[in-house]
Amino acid sequence: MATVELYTKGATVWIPDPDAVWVSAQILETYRAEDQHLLLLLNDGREARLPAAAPGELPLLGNPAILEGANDLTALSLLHEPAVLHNLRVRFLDYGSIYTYCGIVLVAINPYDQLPVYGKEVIDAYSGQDMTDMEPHIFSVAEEAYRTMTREEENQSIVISGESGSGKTVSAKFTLRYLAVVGGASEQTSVEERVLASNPVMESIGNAKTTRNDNSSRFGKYIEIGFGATGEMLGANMRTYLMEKSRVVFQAPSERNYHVFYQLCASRALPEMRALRLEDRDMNSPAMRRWDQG
Ligand SMILES: Nc1ncnc2c1ncn2[C@@H]1O[C@H](COP(=O)(O)OP(=O)(O)OP(=O)(O)O)[C@@H](O)[C@H]1O
Repeated sequence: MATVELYTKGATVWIPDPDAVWVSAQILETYRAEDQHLLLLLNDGREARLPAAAPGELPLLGNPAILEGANDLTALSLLHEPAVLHNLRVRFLDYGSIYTYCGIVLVAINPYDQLPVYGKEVIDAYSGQDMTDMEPHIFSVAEEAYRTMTREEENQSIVISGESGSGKTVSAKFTLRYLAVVGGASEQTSVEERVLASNPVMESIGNAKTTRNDNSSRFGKYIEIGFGATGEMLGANMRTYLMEKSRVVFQAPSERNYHVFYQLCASRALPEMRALRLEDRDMNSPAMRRWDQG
């Protein structure tokens, strides 16, 4: 329910927009309950009268400018869709940050670019630090889990969720790298190397090109990492589930089958592949195309 008293001259509101999703506008005249409209100054300099016969029709209010770019969404006075999107946008475009806290949850934006924020020096900077003292980062989530585990001797879980192509796999890899570095000496790093080395094999069999992600994981993954009494990484286990089996026999237009099929065909001349007799096959024959309809 809108608080009518807050719709004063100079305050900002969010208006739905078919192209930009939300645009902000400034209130030009303080709204009174008997008014039938709200007089606004739009971003492009035009004035507009927004019908608002009842307080329930008033648009969503903007946050005070001082809160713009807050590194924790829970610090915003008003937490609605345009406020969240605007704050994430400001942090990404103006501050160059893809990460924002929402309490203990970390929101990450996929930059589709290699950012210089995952090096050893960044890991060292986050190691041993409290989450609340540090700028939002996937490393601070990993550090929080690691510290809580060693301090309270309790198992910890990090859940990474998001739509296809949002960066879950990449985030999981950085989390793993962080835990391996803070979890011990060079000996343990080889554990991380072994876990990371399993990725190309897992991705070959379980990943495929989709319209949303060229390397989309078509299965769920549960990675369990074991630590010793002093917090050193001992090993890791991976459990997979819910694989998209139907992709083997059918792919939507512009999508592909699992990488492994193309890799097998591309390497069919190698001596170790001879036993599969792929060389004898006509790759364009109807039989061979049956598994690749994309
Ligand atoms: N933090 C990041 N820095 C740079 N690039 C990133 C980052 N996160 C994601 N990307 C880019 O986005 C692509 C898609 O990310 P990723 O494969 O992790 O998505 P996903 O959420 O696991 O997708 P799916 O559910 O389809 O498997 C990556 O291949 C990478 O190019």
